[in-house]
Amino acid sequence: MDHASNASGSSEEASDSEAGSPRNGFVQVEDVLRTDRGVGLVHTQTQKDAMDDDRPQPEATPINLSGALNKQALRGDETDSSQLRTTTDSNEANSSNAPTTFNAKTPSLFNNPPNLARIRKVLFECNDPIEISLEEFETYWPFIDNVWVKQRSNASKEGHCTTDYYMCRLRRPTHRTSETRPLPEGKRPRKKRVREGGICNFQIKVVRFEGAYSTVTIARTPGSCSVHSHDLDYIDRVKRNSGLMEYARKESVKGYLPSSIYTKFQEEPDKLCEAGGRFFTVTDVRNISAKWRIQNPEVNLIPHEGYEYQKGHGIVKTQSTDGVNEVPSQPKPTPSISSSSLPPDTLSFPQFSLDFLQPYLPNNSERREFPHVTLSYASSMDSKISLQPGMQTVLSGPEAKLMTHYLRSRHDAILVGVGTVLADNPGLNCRLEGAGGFGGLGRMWQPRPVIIDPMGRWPVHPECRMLRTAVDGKGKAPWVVVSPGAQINPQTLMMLKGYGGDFLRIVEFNQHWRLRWEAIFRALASEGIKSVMIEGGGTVLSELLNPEYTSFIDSIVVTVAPTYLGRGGVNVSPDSKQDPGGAPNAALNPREVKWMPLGQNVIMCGKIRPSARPEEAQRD
Ligand SMILES: NC(=O)C1=CN([C@@H]2O[C@H](COP(=O)(O)OP(=O)(O)OC[C@H]3O[C@@H](n4cnc5c(N)ncnc54)[C@H](OP(=O)(O)O)[C@@H]3O)[C@@H](O)[C@H]2O)C=CC1
Ligand SMILES: Nc1nc(O)c(N)c(N[C@@H]2O[C@H](COP(=O)(O)O)[C@@H](O)[C@H]2O)n1
Repeated sequence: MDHASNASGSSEEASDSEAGSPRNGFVQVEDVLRTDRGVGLVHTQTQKDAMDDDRPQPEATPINLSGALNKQALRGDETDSSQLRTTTDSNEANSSNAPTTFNAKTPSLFNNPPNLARIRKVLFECNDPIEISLEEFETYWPFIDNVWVKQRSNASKEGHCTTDYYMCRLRRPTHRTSETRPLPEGKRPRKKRVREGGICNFQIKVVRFEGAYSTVTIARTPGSCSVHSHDLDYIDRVKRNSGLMEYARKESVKGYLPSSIYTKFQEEPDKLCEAGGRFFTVTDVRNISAKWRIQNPEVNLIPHEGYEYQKGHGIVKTQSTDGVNEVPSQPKPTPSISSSSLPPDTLSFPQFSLDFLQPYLPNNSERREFPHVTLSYASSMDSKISLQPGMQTVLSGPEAKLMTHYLRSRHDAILVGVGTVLADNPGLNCRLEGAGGFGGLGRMWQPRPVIIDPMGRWPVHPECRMLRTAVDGKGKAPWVVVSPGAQINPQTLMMLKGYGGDFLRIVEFNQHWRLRWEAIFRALASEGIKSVMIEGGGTVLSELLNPEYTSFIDSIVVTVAPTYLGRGGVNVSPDSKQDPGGAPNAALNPREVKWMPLGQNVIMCGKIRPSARPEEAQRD
């Protein structure tokens, strides 16, 4: 699929028709076999497996809201209309005998999906693997398809997983066929090279997985360079995207003059730029319009209602268009992903400062062997996190809950033990307004739930919260960490994969036959996870606070509630410790501690990891 070659009428079109050909003379993306790092996804062909076929570069991480979850970043658009032109096109206007005295409001030509400028940038840069719903992909891809030329396509045997490989348009030379002089019989026209190839070696693959929740994952391929050698404007100048051209086509088939269409585009410069149309020309509209006119030669093209051709000025607006006599035949555009109808469980973005958290949060620019790990849970005054095992207990007030969701937005994964999942049936997504599924793009910016379930005790069921959340596009399906002994029924496996989740097998144990956290963290890192927020429960947290593991824990953020839950509650408490003389000693003292009141709670932040591990200190 190369949307651009379908809709575009720009000069690049002829050369783009070969975009889908696997034999286009360029180096194909090599499949790289995964290295076995003590972890294996249980194998069936899914989107995730397809992504694994050529394991992304070590720094690859699924995109989340890290560093971006504020309203400006999620909703703001970066557009610049300074280079927009106006048009006069007397030839076309002269050919018109259109009525010019309507007094009507003509609706916008644009139907840009939310955050288009930002999403175009994300899909251009592909800094990290991007996971979005199929619907989101189909909404946004047409607005960025001008960047890409398809190289080849693979489909799984079952047909529910397709991988398309694309290269940056500037990697391929462009030719134009010379049609100016008559050619001797039997001679084919010579192609003139209009652009050298190899300007940019950026390559991506787009993996579509059709399941209970159909997803598309976009990631750089191993042979790709890490950044384009040019900016997005450069491509927008070279080639129009098909989303933009579709706007023009829709107007053209209504019989409007290209210059009138173009004039109307120019009246909304922000939307035009947002859609990638900074370099849009009246010729682009004419090319699109010409195709329709060939099939409809009898139609006299007209200007839009309220516009007319004026000699020396081109198409100009003649009537106020402030809502009088609205034309019923042209329905108001509705964005395909609406941010106005927020789900009822949406949490408003915290209106209070959370700056105090910053030193304890992951720093995504840091290159690390293991993910940044934050322990974050709510505790009573007597260090209990629930009234009794298997019982969910609310300890966070409304403000602390918002903070927890903010923390979720800043991590790639949320990890809990199976005890917590069985007790709480949690969603483990970020429900702040502006997050994916809550007014923002779907799962792309949601953290990945991870469940430690060595024996596979969690009954995977379509009605459980995490899978419902995934189906609703409000979170990701979980990865379940199992031990080699776990019996995973093939139907369960397929069901979880169908929701976009997976099983990860860990084969390393400590001396107590517990899964080694080092292996778990390494497995997550190898799956692209750069930061993990560990929420519980008691067993998981207590174990991780033991000396064996503290070197893997970066920060702790504890919400303290003004209550005592009593002795029967679930404890968070590491093993006791003695000093070298055998006297009892504190088990662990967090460093750089900060206390911050938040509503009825107090938030305690601290750092755990004593100092950078030597091998990491070198790398950082
Ligand atoms: N207030 C808060 O912030 C929170 C409270 N909670 C509460 O905590 C309670 C649950 O805590 P808890 O019962 O301790 O359960 P956990 O969620 O800690 O899960 C414990 C189980 O996870 C598996 N597991 C964990 N670590 C390992 C490892 N290293 N190797 C192998 N298996 C491992 C084991 O499964 P197996 O038994 O199959 O071997 C273990 O029994 C619930 O009541 C919940 O509401 C939970 C989260 C946050
Ligand atoms: N921060 C915090 N405060 C509390 O009072 C809690 N009970 C918890 N529990 C954790 O949150 C999970 C529920 O998540 P969803 O709201 O369902 O997404 C629960 O499983 C615990 O991990 N946390």
